Amino acid sequence: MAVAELHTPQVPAAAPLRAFGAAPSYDTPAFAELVSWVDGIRALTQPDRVHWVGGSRAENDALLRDLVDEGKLIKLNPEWRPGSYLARSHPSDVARTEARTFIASENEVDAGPTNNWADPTEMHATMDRIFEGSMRGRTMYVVPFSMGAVGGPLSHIGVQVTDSAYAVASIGIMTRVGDAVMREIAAGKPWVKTVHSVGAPLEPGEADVEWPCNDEKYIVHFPDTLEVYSYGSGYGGNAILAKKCFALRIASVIARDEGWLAEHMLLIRVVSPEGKSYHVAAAFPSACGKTNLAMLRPTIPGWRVETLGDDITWIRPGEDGRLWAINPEAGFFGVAPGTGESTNVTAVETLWGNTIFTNVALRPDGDVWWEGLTDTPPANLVDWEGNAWTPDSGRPAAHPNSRFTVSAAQCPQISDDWEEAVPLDVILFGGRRATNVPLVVEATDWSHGVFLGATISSERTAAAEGTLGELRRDPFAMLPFCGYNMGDYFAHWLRVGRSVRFDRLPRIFQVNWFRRGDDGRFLWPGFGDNSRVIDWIIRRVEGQVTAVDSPIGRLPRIEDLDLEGVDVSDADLAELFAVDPESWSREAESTEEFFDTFGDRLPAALRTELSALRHRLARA
Ligand SMILES: Nc1nc2c(ncn2[C@@H]2O[C@H](COP(=O)(O)OP(=O)(O)O)[C@@H](O)[C@H]2O)c(=O)[nH]1
Ligand SMILES: C=C(OP(=O)(O)O)C(=O)O
Ligand SMILES: [Mn+2]
Repeated sequence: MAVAELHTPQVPAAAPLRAFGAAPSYDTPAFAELVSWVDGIRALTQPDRVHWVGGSRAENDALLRDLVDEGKLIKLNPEWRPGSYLARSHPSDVARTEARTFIASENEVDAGPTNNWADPTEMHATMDRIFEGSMRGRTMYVVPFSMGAVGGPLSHIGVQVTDSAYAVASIGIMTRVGDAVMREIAAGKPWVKTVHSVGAPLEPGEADVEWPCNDEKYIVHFPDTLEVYSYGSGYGGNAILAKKCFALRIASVIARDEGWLAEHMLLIRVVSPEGKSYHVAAAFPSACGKTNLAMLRPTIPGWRVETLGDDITWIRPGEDGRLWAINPEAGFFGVAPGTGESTNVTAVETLWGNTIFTNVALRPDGDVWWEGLTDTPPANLVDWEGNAWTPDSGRPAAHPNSRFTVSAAQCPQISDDWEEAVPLDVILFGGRRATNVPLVVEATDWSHGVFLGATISSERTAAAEGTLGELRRDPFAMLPFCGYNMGDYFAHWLRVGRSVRFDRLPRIFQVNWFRRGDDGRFLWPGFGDNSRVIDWIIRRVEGQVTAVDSPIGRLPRIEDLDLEGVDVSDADLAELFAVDPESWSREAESTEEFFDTFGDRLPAALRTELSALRHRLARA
């Protein structure tokens, strides 16, 4: 069946939207404040109409139908992929644009050396200039959203106005949207203001394009007033403002002030063969394995993993002296390539339907494909740019940063209580390192763990613009996401550690699934076999196994790893855990240079950790 034939019969475009999209009316000062803010944005951006998103199923269906009508989404064959769509972005708008991402704090030093700072007064003037008339010819949607269950004790709410229906549909999957949140706003709960425009106004009669966007891009955060302005991009990381912009950059600032942590972490429950539950959060940079670990299917018999979250974790000290965590999101915005039956079967099952795919390849039968979904590509694909594709085309069929957007509830191994807070037992830090960093290292204490997090470096992936493979520092996997001075952020982590009973602090480990041999192959099979590393970590937490001291932290004794049925040679194992004092000394040198960039904002404890590391290396 040809894809064109699959389009469902059309309902007149604007009518159902108007019916669904009318402004609610609440008679409270808080709601009046929201209306006056929306009116201000409307006057500035001059949309043709305003649609207040209520969050109903019918509204979402109408939105998707319009997107198909306008050629912005392709409806996939419902026989294979019910309720699912393919979006193809403009080839220039495929990833987060870090160079165009700004923190506009009052003082430059509060943005810190890792962020692009902008003066808030000047930046507000710039926003006023570029947003002027930016929504002409389009609909402005008003989307109230909750991060965390509506009304939950750790939840925060916000509003995104946007002229992208694709963004609205994506926000509807990634967060909880609609009337329930609007009631909280009307009742006076504080909310965060976020404004998004693709920056492509339409003149009367001008035809729209498949993926409107603008070459000029601004992703701007005003941490002092808790506002976000995003212009020019439709890409998820730049356009779903509740996600990276709010739940990480702005939330990290709120968390600093309130004594909690907003982190770029997955969250899982690991259940041991004895039936005991442990909660593990892990920070890996974008496209370094969070979604995969979040959906882990252990290859060790008896272990089970339940998914709680795959990208963002909010962590708060509880009255019981433990750290409690929630996943503030409601969906997964995951990297498609590399997601397949042999790597992440859970994700493949999650994607059975109701999924928005972006920049993957289209099969002739109206389903989708990407590199790694199956070993061999099906014939006659259409690539992510809409061109005919064969295996000899010499380019990937799906963009390396192509994505799926799907509701978390669809994950077959999602926890029954995934919307509730869980107590943390273990925190992992990781990156993509071909050399040097062992498969797993245990921190000696919280402060050493903070040092491990602060010194993470990782090879660049396709999730952001830049040179692939280039090694860069990505402390706590938060480099692109910390909304304030990273030196203060390190100090905040140390402080949170002191605010919790030391015997109830989570244990910290560093992991690296990506070490390679001289021949370039991965030394560790990864994926489901990462459960073998988790198994060792849990046995360490339980005090069932000892560890070996090394200059960089505690390593497993090889005989303590459950490697039954894994195909790793002894030589590869030795290499996986090798700690070369010479290259680690060079690593320490580069850490010192990195630390120096923070000047007096670097906590003294981290300098102490660095000199202790150097002493241990010198003795090794
Ligand atoms: N070699 C190897 N690759 C992995 C592993 N886990 C994830 N990946 C790959 O890393 C890429 C990004 O993974 P993903 O889980 O989507 O990363 P996220 O962006 O951090 O959520 C995908 O291509 C995965 O196949 C692993 O354990 N070993
Ligand atoms: C959502 C994103 O990141 P991640 O790869 O961490 O899921 C993103 O890059 O926009
Ligand atoms: Mn992910």
